[in-house]
Amino acid sequence: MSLLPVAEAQARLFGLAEPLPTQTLPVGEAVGRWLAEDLVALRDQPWADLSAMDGYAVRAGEYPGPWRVTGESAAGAATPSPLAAGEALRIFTGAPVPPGADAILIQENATRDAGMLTASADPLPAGRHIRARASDFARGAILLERGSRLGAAQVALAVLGGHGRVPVRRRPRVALLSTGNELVPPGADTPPGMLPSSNAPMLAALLADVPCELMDLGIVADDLDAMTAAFHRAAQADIIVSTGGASVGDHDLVRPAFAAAGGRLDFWKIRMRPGKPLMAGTLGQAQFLGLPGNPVSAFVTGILFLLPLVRHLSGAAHPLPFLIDAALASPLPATGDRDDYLRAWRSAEGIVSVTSQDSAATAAMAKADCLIARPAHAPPARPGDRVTILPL
Ligand SMILES: Nc1nc2c(c(=O)[nH]1)N[C@H]1C(S)=C(S)[C@@H](COP(=O)(O)OP(=O)(O)OC[C@H]3O[C@@H](n4cnc5c(N)ncnc54)[C@H](O)[C@@H]3O)O[C@H]1N2
Ligand code: MOO
Repeated sequence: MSLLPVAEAQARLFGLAEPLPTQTLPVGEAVGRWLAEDLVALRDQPWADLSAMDGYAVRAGEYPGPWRVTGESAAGAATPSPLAAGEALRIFTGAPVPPGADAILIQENATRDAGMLTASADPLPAGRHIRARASDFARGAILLERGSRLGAAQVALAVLGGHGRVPVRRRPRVALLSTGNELVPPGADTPPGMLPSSNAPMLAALLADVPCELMDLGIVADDLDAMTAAFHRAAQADIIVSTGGASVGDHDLVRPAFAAAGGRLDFWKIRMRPGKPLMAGTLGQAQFLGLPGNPVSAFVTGILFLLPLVRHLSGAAHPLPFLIDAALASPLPATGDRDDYLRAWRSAEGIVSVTSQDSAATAAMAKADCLIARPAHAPPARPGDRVTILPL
């Protein structure tokens, strides 16, 4: 079986299932999700010409006064009656400007003597300190496009646009399955031959950034029946993720167990380092990702395949990791016949790759805050050369 290029594998993975069904949630419960439809403004913002400052609404052409103060406009009130020549209206931040007024004289620049007002200091151009009706957005405008993510700023916009509830995709249910006879749960004793299982907690930590429902199915022995049964239990999830047992050794039983449970494999083996043995397929309604067991390989494939899959099922317009261009601060060797995803960190001088790129080197991995993505058959790179990085 020849090795599949990363981009092709990601596209095939997304092709295996459509985004999950839509649900409508209170805005506050939809934080971190992706919109299932365009969000259209239900109101003008601001709803009228509003004062941006505390002071007086006047006609700028009458500067520097004197004006006769005829009343007041405060936030929460409807539009006041029109301002006649020579008149001023006391006004506060967020209050509607009366028709006829075209500037706000801030109170620091005003001299008030009983009912009369004059201006001091700077000239007053028309429009000063007035936020025009619908200058932020107009009713009917598309505020947020389908597939965009709801963060804090988008929540503010949706609410000001008049929305209390928003359409998003149902959260994916993700089942995690750690395979290996050598594994014990985190914190448990490790007699000779045994190893704490770090992949599921690591993947759960990656997934903490995207809304999903986690089902940790625990550690499964390298035994065909036990693994097959675990796949049956996992089949109710939207995404099944296994780690380990993905390669070609005698104890690598994930593929046969997946098949025995009724799974259909779509691809296996990717042209990437680390992560070559990654596989994907479907089991009933669930999508399956079989990640390699090496902790670094599981981490890198989690970032390049699992998170994008969760985002795809969640309706994200851009499910793939965000890549940027950066300058290298340390040299890199030529790449081999797979694309390299090197663990690296961002120094003031540029990108520095961590000392060990072994797929079991977790101490080095934990120093990284980005991955350098390099294509197969790339020549050695020198400090100052540009590379593509994926911030972590
Ligand atoms: N003859 C070949 N051997 C290997 C190949 C190959 O192409 N031909 N590929 C290598 C590559 S690349 C990788 S990556 C590994 C992946 O193998 P598996 O997915 O089958 O993983 P395991 O053998 O089960 O485990 C590898 C390693 O990782 C440790 N591990 C597993 N699960 C966990 C966990 N949950 N937490 C922490 N550590 C875990 C496990 O103990 C092993 O040390 O295969 C190469 N071999
Ligand atoms: O692909 Mo493996 O992850 O190179 O060590």
